[in-house]
Order: sequence, then C-alpha cells, then structure tokens
Amino acid sequence: MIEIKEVQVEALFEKVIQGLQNNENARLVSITKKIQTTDALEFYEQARFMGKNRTFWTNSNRSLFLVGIGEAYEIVANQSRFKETKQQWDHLLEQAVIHNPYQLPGTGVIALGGMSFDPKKNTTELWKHFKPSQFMIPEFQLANYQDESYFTMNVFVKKDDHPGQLAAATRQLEAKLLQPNHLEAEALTIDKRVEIDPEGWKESVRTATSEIRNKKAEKIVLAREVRLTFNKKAESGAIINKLLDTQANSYIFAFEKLEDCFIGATPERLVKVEQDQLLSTCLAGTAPRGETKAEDDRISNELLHDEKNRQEHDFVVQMIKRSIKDYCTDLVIPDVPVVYPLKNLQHLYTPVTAKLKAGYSIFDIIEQLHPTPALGGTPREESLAFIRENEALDRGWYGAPVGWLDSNQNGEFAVAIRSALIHGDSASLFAGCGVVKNSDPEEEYEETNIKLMPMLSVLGG
Ligand SMILES: C=C(O[C@H]1C=CC=C(C(=O)O)[C@@H]1O)C(=O)O
Ligand SMILES: [Mg+2]
Repeated sequence: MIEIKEVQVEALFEKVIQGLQNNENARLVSITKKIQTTDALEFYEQARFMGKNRTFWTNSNRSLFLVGIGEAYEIVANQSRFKETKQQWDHLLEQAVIHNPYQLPGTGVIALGGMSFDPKKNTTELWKHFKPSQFMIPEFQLANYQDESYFTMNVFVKKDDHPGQLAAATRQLEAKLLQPNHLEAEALTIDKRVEIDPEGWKESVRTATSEIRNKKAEKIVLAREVRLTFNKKAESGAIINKLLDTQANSYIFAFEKLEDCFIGATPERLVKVEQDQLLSTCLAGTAPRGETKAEDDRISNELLHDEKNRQEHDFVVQMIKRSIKDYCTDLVIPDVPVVYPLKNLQHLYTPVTAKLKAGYSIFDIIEQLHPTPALGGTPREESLAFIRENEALDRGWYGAPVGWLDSNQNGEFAVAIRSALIHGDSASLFAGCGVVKNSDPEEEYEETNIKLMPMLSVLGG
C-alpha cells in the first residue's frame, strides 16, 4: 500500500496512470478529505436520482455514520465466502493508492456489505439482487466519525483514462453530492398486509420443540415473513429517517440494489474490531416493554429470571465463548446478563470483550460466529439443517452479518434482524425467535409480532 500525504487529485491520477504496469489494467485510487459537517441522511438523499446504489450504516450509539454511493469495485464471493472476501479485499488494498491523512475508524477506503444467512439454501426471486457475500467499495463515501465529516472518493484508474477529465468528472459529482438537501416527509400507508402461513409456521415451531425433546437439537431459531403493499413506492431515505427517530440503541442500515433495498434497525452486534480490541454481544431472550415504569420494571425483572429466556440466551453465550476463545486473549464475559431496552421490546444482553490475536482478522471471527444460536441454533449444523428443511422462508440477507471494514483493522458487523426487503411499493418483513424445549407456538408467534413492530411502524403500520 502506498501512502501519499499531500495530494492534488489530477496530479495524483496522472502519476498513477503513468505508473501502471503493462500487465495492469487498473488501480484503485482512494482520496479522503475532511469536509464541513454534512448530514449523513441528506447526503444519502442527494444521490437519490443519480442512478447509483446507495448504502447507509450507523452504529447503535451514532458515533459513526457511513454512506456509500455507487460501486467503484465490488467483491462478490460464494463458496468459502469469508476467506475469499478477505483475500480479494487484501489484494485490492495491496495495489491501492490510498490518501487518508486521518486514519480514523471508517474513514478512507472501506468495504460495505453483507452476506446471506445460509448459502446452502436455495434462493428465490425475492433476493435475486443480493449475493451470498457482496461488499461494495463505494465511488463516493461520507464517514461521519464523532460528528466530523470525511469525504472519500474511490476511483478505478485505467491506462487510457485522461487525468484532467477524470478529475473534472469526480469534482462535478462531489459538488452535486455535497449540496444541502431537505428530506421530504412521506405519507406511506399500508394497503394490504399478508402474513405468510402463520399456522404452518406455528406447526414448524411444534415440530422443532419435538425435535429438541428428542435430543436432535437444543435450540432452533425459526423465522417468518409478512408481506406489505403500500399506497405508493416506499423511499428508503424517508424510512431511514423514521428509524433514526424511533430506534435508539439500534444499528440502522440500508443496502440498495437496483430497485430493491434491504433496510432495518437491529440491536444485535455480531462483532466490532478496533485495531486488536474486539467486542461482541450475546443478545437473545425477549419480552415486551411495559406501559408504565412500574410495569416495565416488573417485565424486565421477570425476563431476567425467566428460565426459558435464560436458556435461549445462555446457548448464545456459551457458543460465542467457545467459538472465539482460540482467536483471542483477555476474553471477558460476565456470568449473568442484563436487560437491554428497545422501543418496542427488551432483550437479555451479555457483552463480550477480548483482544484479537495477531494474524487474525474480523472475517475469521465472523466465520466462527455466524450464525450464532440467536439466529441459527445449537448445535449449529443440526439446527441449520432443520431450518433449511422446515422454514418456508427465503431468509436472504435477513439474520446475516452486515457491516463494514476499513484498511486499518477496524470494522463492525451487526446481525441483520428487525429488517425488511423493499421492492417498489411492496415489502417483505422478517422476524424470528429462538425455539427451545418448552417453547409455546402461540407465545413465540406473539414474540415475532413484537419483533415486527419496529419496521411495521415506520412503514405505515
Ligand atoms: C431472530 C430474531 O431475534 C433474535 C435476537 C434476539 C432475540 C431473539 C429471541 O429472543 O428469540 C432472537 O434470537 C429476530 O428479531 O428476527
Ligand atoms: Mg425468544
């Protein structure tokens, strides 16, 4: 990797073009500068009519916002997707010319993307635009890190490019993207709501509990789908805006792919890496919120002491501990969970901190962790086989890792739950729950209903 301190865009393009070897077709040039504080959602909206895919990401405490516009490059992988993605990313960085004087997490060249829940399950039309592993290196990107804005352009410079023309073209798009913009209020209403086979889903919960009682598995997470049709086309910018207003303590993400957009507000961190510091989260076990403070306290106290929910949660804790211990030192996991409150529900929560051993990357950890028993089950292979066979749903990217990584060993991935796939004036919403030996199908069904609420309420429900 070549680091350049002072740079003039055109001169840099020229230098790179001249330096291209005979056998080299193109080289990534990434240039980052600090700009006046710019609202992430306005930046996202500004690109609405550019005909480029947009990506939005913010973490649960809003210290980082990332917006990507277009793709300078795309890393797509299928089989052995964790290793392949990492290899392609490393290869790209080795040749890249990166100018980023700031070196803050999320600034400079980043890859933003996600994966499907289970590459072994047959995909359907629903997810046709989403690959088993797909990471974008955006053409233009805004990173708001602790309220300061960093603008990055990523350009694949080719031998026959003209440096002056290339610089002028990027300058023009940059000026357009950085114009102030106001988000229009949207009045989205639901015309039609279809639950996909709720009785069949409850039956699959019954089958799962009997498998568990017969010792074929200990926990199996089953998900279902609700389809909505709206009065008009659903705009992702307006939906993100409402999620930002209503879903504190959650990651908010949106991945646009042509006419589709996968969007959500998930509380579930899979893993965060900052240099060698690693954070993961066990989040499983659910109860509604109370109407009053007293009722809320009572429910959260019951949740903390509820055997069924504690069991659901503990499978996640034990699995995360087992999966990452060889990759880390200084692993700290509290013995008992606490309650993590969200707008519509509350969860059992256990934080995990550790130090990543040298030589390992965030992809090694994702590979170990995905899917945790919060989304798959225990044991992993048995529960996945059950889901493959018995769940009517094509999960696509639902329940899978979504996030970003930069070129400096920083990155973060959340688990894409509380989410919807938007397609024009319709949407598919997804929610699942952890089935254990004494799960009751009606109660699990009710639990999925409250998990659908965050997305339903911003989609006009
Ligand atoms: C599978 C989902 O939630 C998981 C995460 C937290 C709590 C869960 C539960 O209590 O069942 C689920 O394991 C979902 O929201 O679709
Ligand atoms: Mg549950």
